[in-house]
Amino acid sequence: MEKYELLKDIGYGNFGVTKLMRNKETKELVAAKYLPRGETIDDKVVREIVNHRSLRHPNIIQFMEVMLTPTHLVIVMEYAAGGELFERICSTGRFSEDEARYFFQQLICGVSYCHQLQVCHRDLKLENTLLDGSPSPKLKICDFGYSKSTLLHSQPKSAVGTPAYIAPEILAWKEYDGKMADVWSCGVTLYVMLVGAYPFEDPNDTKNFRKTIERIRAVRYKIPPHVHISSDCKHLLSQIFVANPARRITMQEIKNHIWYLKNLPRELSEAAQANYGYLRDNNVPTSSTGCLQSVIEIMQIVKEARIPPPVSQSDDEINWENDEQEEQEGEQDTSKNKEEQQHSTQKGKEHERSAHKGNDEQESSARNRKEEEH
Ligand SMILES: Nc1ncnc2c1ncn2[C@@H]1O[C@H](COP(=O)(O)OP(=O)(O)OP(=O)(O)O)[C@@H](O)[C@H]1O
Repeated sequence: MEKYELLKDIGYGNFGVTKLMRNKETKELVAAKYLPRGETIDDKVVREIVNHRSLRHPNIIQFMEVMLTPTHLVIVMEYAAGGELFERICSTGRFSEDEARYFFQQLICGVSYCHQLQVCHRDLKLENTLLDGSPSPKLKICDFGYSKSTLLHSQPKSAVGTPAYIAPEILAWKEYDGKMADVWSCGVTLYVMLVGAYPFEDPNDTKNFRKTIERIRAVRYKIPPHVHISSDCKHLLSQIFVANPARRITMQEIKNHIWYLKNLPRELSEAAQANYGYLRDNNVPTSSTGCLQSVIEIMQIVKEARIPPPVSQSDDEINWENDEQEEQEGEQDTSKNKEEQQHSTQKGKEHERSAHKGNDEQESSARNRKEEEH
């Protein structure tokens, strides 16, 4: 990791920490996800890396490389300075229809591109859609931990994802079409942007998962009377929230829907997006793809990362080449358990902070839901 200098911790996931780092030579900022070596590096991580590596699109966080430290496997990727779309909703309560459409169009382009490359994401939600730091923010899909490639993997049948976003067919515990489940999750994302609450949650009983599941199965949702949504938008939602995936609107049909097409930026038009729909050769590392490592190289690094580090080594031994930061690291990353504790406290603090940002009842419903997931 000598190539990068540490700037700060961005946040904690279930298994590790993501750090903001800077390429010493190019000065480019990157996000580096640190996963402890050993048993954490399971097939899910391999899938995340291989699928993410195969994608290159403006609405997807760019995978860059994987590296090994004495204690961690590090996934280096594009840094999204604008944070999670979720936080933006928490601070504003909900979006106007135009603003929601602006983000939804980008979400659909990113997801549609993944589907063209036969990758379904399976955990689409506002927390997995980041924003770059520009004044007209670009949406960037991240976290391919649950992704599946229909070229490389079997048809999905496990119930993965986040309850509020999960499609009814996933609850049936049978094989399902991951792409159509992604369409449903895009619909939930759109609803949350517009309403500031989850469509299938009882606003008076947000923590009751059983009720949420029942409502998903029955496709029971409504638009609260105080939220004005155009009939075109309601129509699109009604086409997405269809229990039978065979009857649900497809990604292509969404892209032809009148509500989606309104104010569609030129770069998101079908013609412009056609440039992205090609499969990358897994074994050709090329700078034009954003990733300099071939899948073979990556697999070798991952294989090594599966071997636990010698007991004597700790994160303190990572050479950050910055004494002050090294001290912070020593304090912060001495064990996975400690990391997990910090994860929960940090998330708690983050949400405490965001709780002060808005007082919309719907917003608090969305926020509570996220706390529940963690
Ligand atoms: N490329 C990135 N740019 C900016 N922030 C990022 C980037 N990737 C992740 N983050 C942020 O870093 C934090 C940790 O992310 P990470 O993906 O490890 O965890 P998570 O998505 O919360 O949980 P999980 O372990 O289930 O994936 C989150 O707050 C996330 O928004």
